[in-house]
Amino acid sequence: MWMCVTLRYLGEEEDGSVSKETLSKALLAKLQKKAKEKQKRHSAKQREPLHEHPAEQVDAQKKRKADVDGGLEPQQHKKRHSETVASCSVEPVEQTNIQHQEEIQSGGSFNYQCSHVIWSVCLHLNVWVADISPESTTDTLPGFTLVGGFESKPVPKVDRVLPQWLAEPHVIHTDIKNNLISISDVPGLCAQLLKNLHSNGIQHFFPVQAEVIPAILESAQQGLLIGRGGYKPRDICVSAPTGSGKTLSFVIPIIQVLMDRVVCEVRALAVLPTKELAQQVHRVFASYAEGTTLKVVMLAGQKSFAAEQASLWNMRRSLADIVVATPGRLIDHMTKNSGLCLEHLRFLVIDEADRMIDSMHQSWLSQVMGAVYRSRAEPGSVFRRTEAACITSASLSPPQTPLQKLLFSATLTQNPEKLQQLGLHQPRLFSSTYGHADSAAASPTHGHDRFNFPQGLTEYYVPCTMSSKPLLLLHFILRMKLHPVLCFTNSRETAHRLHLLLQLFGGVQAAEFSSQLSPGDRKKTLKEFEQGKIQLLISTDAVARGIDISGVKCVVNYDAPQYIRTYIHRVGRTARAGRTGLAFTFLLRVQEKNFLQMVVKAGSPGIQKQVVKPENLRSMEGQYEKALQKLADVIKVLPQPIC
Ligand SMILES: Nc1ncnc2c1ncn2[C@@H]1O[C@H](COP(=O)(O)OP(=O)(O)OP(=O)(O)O)[C@@H](O)[C@H]1O
Repeated sequence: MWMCVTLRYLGEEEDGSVSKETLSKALLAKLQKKAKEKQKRHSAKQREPLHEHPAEQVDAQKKRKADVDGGLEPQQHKKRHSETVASCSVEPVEQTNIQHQEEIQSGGSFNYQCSHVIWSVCLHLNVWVADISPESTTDTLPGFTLVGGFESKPVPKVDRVLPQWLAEPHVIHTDIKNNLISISDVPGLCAQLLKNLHSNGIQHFFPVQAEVIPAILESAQQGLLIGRGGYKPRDICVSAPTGSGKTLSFVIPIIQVLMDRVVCEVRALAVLPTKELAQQVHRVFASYAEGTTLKVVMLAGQKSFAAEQASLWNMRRSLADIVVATPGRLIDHMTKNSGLCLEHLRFLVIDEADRMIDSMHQSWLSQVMGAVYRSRAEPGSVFRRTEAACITSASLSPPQTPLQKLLFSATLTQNPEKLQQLGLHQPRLFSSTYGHADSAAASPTHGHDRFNFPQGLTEYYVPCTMSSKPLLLLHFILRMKLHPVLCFTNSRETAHRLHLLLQLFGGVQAAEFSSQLSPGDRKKTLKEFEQGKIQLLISTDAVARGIDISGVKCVVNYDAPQYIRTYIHRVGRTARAGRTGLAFTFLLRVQEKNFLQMVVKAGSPGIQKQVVKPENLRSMEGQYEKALQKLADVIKVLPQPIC
């Protein structure tokens, strides 16, 4: 049944033969005629004498039926009840019609008025809009189109087609051990850098470094002021597994390119999502900049704002060549005008790029871009730069320092719409995911991202119940001697309770790590864990991304992660730099199906089931019960299973 009619005004030009007024008059006349007919029928019905005998009633009904069959529209059978009610409101309808007619004649908003008139009349008459059948409306009222047919039509499926740069990347090997390249085989590195690499124990480059370092060096072959052939260099995106050495693949070429600068200006900016990551990358930059005149400064809130400001700027001179920052602190320095000048910026590194895209609502990137192109230099000066728009011979003729974006992530999105927010310039993608026959075919069409997992990683899931989780963890550490273990929970509360419980149980050197700890405590805890003083580090996702802790043998997902990206980053804290590692995920029965599907879809080489028999846990149960009782006293709540 038709529930609604939308009349579309087709515009002046389609109105050649029939004027607006004629149309509206015709429409009104039709509706008025209908109203009168209904009124007539109704009063005739009321005039009919009441039949006393049932037989007479039947005859009368038959007569009415014959009348109806003879002349009335079939729909009116169904509307008898409505018509009875409508009889009370015929007069106001006519008034309304007259009023609307006047409005129409006065040349008001035509389309609104027409549809309004119809609706008002229909409402007053209690006439179903369906009575104005599509045929009659379109036939009698040219210029109006009925929309809203309700037949369900199959919608053709649209295949995802990736832009060429995403669909055909430069492929990076995932097998690190069998694809090492001697550092002396990569051209363009100066003696000082080779020396620094040697003193950091690096003789060979990993595959991602062997591909990306030459690409960045090549884009800066013409020096700092212009790109190859005078064009702006292409932006570079790198998607490679966790622990594959992405940090050095931007640190080494940036230091190499900036090494020959004369005046100190901020020419490289690396933005990272967390303080810990910023510290880690700052450390790497600082260690490879040794023996050069380059200055590396960190803006991540480790020091006071004034101290950071002092490290940036002194006596109107920049004191920093390379700045490593978190987005929040970076914006602070830009808005408070602390002396951070980005007008000479040559490299913008966005590490953990997919996470940084998610934080794009903070608009840090647009503020950085604004600062980069806010040039105070004279027109025609080589230091003047204009934001890339349409490339014309005029826009390319003045030479200018090009800005090049370098993106890195283990889980770089393959969604062009998301990447588009970064405003990339003719990007080149280096990826270990897309080159595979199966994944390349699958990712563009199936609509879900696929990633590469470190080669040395072995994944397990452990079926469990809520109450058996702490015992399973103890089993891995005390019986199977799997430590150091990095254990992830989904909340700070769970991490805190689990830590308390294990302390009460005894026998395990455990520590807790979350954003609630002071920066000093966080640093100390990570150091002790790295030194082997802590066997088990229980953490929220605060250390799930990017943090490089050497020697982590095993990762335990005490709580199953909700998102595949979280899983990949968590398990990627082990099996780094070509080493081996184990990852266990505790799964409740209800979680198993969805979790396993998610992991397989993402391209996991295979996750195996690891069953721990109840009898293996039995010997610890007594001690565990006592610890639970004590925990109840400590946290002043009823004992309940840790979740
Ligand atoms: N060429 C190399 N030779 C030996 N070790 C290396 C080399 N390159 C990097 N490493 C080491 O590998 C580890 C992982 O490197 P890095 O942190 O850069 O990985 P990543 O790809 O950035 O990982 P994530 O995605 O988790 O951030 C580090 O400890 C680093 O020192």
